[in-house]
Amino acid sequence: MATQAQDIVGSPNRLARVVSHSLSISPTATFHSPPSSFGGAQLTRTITAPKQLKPFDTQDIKILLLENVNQSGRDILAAQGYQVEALKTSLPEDQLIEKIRQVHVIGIRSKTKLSEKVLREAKNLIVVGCFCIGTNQVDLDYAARHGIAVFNSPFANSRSVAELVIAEIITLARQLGDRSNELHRGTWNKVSSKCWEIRGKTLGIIGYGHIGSQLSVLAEAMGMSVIYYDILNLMALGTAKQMPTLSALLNDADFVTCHVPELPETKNMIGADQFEQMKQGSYLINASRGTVVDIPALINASRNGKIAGSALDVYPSEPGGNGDYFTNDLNPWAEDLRSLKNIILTPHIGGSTEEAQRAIGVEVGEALVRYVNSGVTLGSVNLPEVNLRSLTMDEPNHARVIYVHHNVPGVLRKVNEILGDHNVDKQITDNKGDVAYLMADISDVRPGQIKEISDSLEALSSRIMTRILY
Ligand SMILES: NC(=O)c1ccc[n+]([C@@H]2O[C@H](COP(=O)([O-])OP(=O)(O)OC[C@H]3O[C@@H](n4cnc5c(N)ncnc54)[C@H](O)[C@@H]3O)[C@@H](O)[C@H]2O)c1
Ligand SMILES: O=C(O)CC[C@@H](O)C(=O)O
Repeated sequence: MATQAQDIVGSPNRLARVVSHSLSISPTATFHSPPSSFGGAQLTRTITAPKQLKPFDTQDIKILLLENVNQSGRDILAAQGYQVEALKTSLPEDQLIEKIRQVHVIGIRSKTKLSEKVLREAKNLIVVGCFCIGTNQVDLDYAARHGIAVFNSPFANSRSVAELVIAEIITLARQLGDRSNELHRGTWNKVSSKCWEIRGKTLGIIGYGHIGSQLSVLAEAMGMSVIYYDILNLMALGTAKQMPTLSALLNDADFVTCHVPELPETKNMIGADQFEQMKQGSYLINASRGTVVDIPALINASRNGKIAGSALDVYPSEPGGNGDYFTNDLNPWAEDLRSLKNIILTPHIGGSTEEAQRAIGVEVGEALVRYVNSGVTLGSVNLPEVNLRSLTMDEPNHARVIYVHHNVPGVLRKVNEILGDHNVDKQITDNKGDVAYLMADISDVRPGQIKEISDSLEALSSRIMTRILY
């Protein structure tokens, strides 16, 4: 990071100031002016324009976006003057490593694995944007320990997933997939045997978070009874009922649907033992992560009639891009799975709607801009959440010092010794586990002094990453 400070000092253009619009945290949040009766003339005060800080020349920020990130996100990043390269697919590991070496920011969705091996090569990377809910594809701990912030969009696609699951419940209950496929092949097969209404049936939701709870409301509106299981004690919506154990849920549900994150504890959470405990002729849906259901066990339970139908949107191994094949080369049981009756197989599209992707693009795009330009970590999933009000155009010779460091005693004293020759206008620090994040705005800084400050901070043994914005 010392080279960044040299860069800052090196070019007179880097002093350019741009007035930015204020950034909202939620893509859907709207700002309403208070009515004119609020305060009126007595409350008139001068509002100074916020100053947008830049770490480098704007064109120096290099961003790689993979997996067809929505145009809304690309536009927000390109509007900052960053260099944005957007690819439609994920990349094989060797190509990813090659590319990630050059970029300051990477935007991904669920497919790109940012493992320790990949991140170790990412010497310039300061931030990762997951344009999705899940962050299991990133080694969050390694990223935090190297000062790389990670952001996601925690609920912008939750509704889309819940709606997909509702569609699947009816599709499975009526065997619509099979009837449609038969007629596509020219066969008329008008049956009612083992086709059901969903009214009065019991939906068992495993994981009652953003998606599970949204689904609960929709399912009740369609006349289903809802039970759920979660490791947390969560308030039931409507007349839903929390079950004390997973077994209790499996014993009672006609439809079981999984909405838990990928964790060691959720790996193969639904396997042979759990299928055993499910009702005869019940249904299983998984739109969470591919590791949650033991698929060979599902194939057995479907073949022996225990499970009357299933819908899968996620798989332990997923193809890299559209047009790729879903065969035994990818998952050894793929062809057995494809041959089952009354099974809906979708290519990880739970969150793939125009609404969700646009909102995610805006939310993650803005979080990345905020982090790159101002160092604000609000919404980060792996660093402490730290916010400091924007510098304004009335504060022309101020600089913002960001120091990510090991959370050990004595660091603040050393940092303040280094900043001691300047007026520290405001300072904030917080930690998450072993990593601490400090932001300080200092005044009366000449460009030449920025390098000195940066070098001194970089020399401290506690240092993880130093950035100075001005
Ligand atoms: N198919 C898709 O396109 C798609 C889209 C969005 C999210 N997802 C996946 O769905 C998952 C759930 O999303 P969400 O937004 O509802 O997450 P969330 O964090 O809001 O809710 C997850 C819930 O699972 C519970 N949980 C965690 N471990 C558990 C366990 N062992 N047993 C029971 N409950 C447990 C948590 O307490 C929490 O209430 C995400 O992690 C993501 O992997 C998939
Ligand atoms: O869009 C994606 O690739 C991931 C969708 C979903 O699994 C998520 O985690 O939000």
